[in-house]
Amino acid sequence: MQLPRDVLVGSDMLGKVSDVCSDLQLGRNALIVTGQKTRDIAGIKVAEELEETGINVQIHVSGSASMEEVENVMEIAREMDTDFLLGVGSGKSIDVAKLAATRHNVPFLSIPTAASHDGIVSSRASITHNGETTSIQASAPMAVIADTEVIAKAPFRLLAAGCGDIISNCTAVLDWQLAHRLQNVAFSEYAAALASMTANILIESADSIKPDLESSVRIVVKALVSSGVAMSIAGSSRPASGSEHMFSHALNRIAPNPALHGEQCGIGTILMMYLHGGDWKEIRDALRIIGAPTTAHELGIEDKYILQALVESHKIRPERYTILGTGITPDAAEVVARTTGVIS
Ligand SMILES: NC(=O)c1ccc[n+]([C@@H]2O[C@H](COP(=O)([O-])OP(=O)(O)OC[C@H]3O[C@@H](n4cnc5c(N)ncnc54)[C@H](O)[C@@H]3O)[C@@H](O)[C@H]2O)c1
Ligand SMILES: O=P(O)(O)OC[C@@H](O)CO
Ligand SMILES: [Zn+2]
Repeated sequence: MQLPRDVLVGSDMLGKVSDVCSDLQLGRNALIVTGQKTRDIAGIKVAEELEETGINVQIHVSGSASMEEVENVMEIAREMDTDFLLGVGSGKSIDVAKLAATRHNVPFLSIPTAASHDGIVSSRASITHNGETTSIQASAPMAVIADTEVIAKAPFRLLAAGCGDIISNCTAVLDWQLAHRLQNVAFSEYAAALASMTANILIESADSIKPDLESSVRIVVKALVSSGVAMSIAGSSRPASGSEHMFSHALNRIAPNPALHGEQCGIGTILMMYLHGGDWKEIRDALRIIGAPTTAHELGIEDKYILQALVESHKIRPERYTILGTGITPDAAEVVARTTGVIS
């Protein structure tokens, strides 16, 4: 099991980055991977923090979370003899830094500027490779530094998406248990219990998740940490990724303008909880209270793509057995999507 050594959550945590780096004795050459917008939000501040302590810093602005981008960052790391990498920004920047650091065999720090998914802590990296966007094994961050002030200022849509990614653990664990019973798939009670408990705590706290509130950010970030730890305990994304994620990955392939990962996973959880015969209304109501999308319209995706993604989801990870089994028929998909109100 690989877990982060330090996890800092609170106000002005960006000011602690250099303390964490010297405490962990990470070395003198640092490479920051960040986004266009997040460079100005936090990337430059982190660079200045590190330079004040004599560390040589280079900033790389990455666009896509592709394998080419990872190889590009690895080339820069080789050229500047990087001792450690920092992912400063959203999911794509953190995943590129995470996989590049893993393959360059140096430590990596995760510094999220939004609490939009559980990749901020996990030992998984979702890198697009040959059209696939399912996660691959990487190293867990040596440290996670979540500045709740910065994250609270991010568009609330991102925090709501993070809630969707956490609530998706509900159906991910049900799928994992089903696969264990039917196919004797390796199963960790502890990872499953942690992932389920995390989702249930968030569902119960739904009405405390409000815009611009650091207390809301703390609730979501701690839940994302728990989800990431559950994946590290399991050694896979199983505790946090089941049929609802396959639905989201299918939408990424099919929809002209996919929504945020956590938004798609939240709606996938409503649909798959219905298929499990569970309390899908509880899922829908929690997402609605939080302000996350619960319909195709709110997702900004046409009904036809929702239905097509439902019918194709089981093909996304054929080796990962879920409630979708060998696939749902188009007419059954219509029943699920209409009954749950995801399509009108
Ligand atoms: N590794 C994992 O375990 C894991 C888990 C879930 C998702 N993912 C991956 O993460 C990616 C999704 O990440 P995401 O949902 O953050 O989307 P994203 O990376 O596309 O970022 C969304 C947007 O948020 C903006 N943003 C970030 N912080 C901001 C801030 N403070 N203020 C204003 N704007 C800000 C970014 O500039 C970006 O335009 C996908 O590639 C997904 O596959 C990985
Ligand atoms: O393995 P996947 O399906 O990419 O899932 C990883 C992460 O999104 C779980 O929240
Ligand atoms: Zn996810």
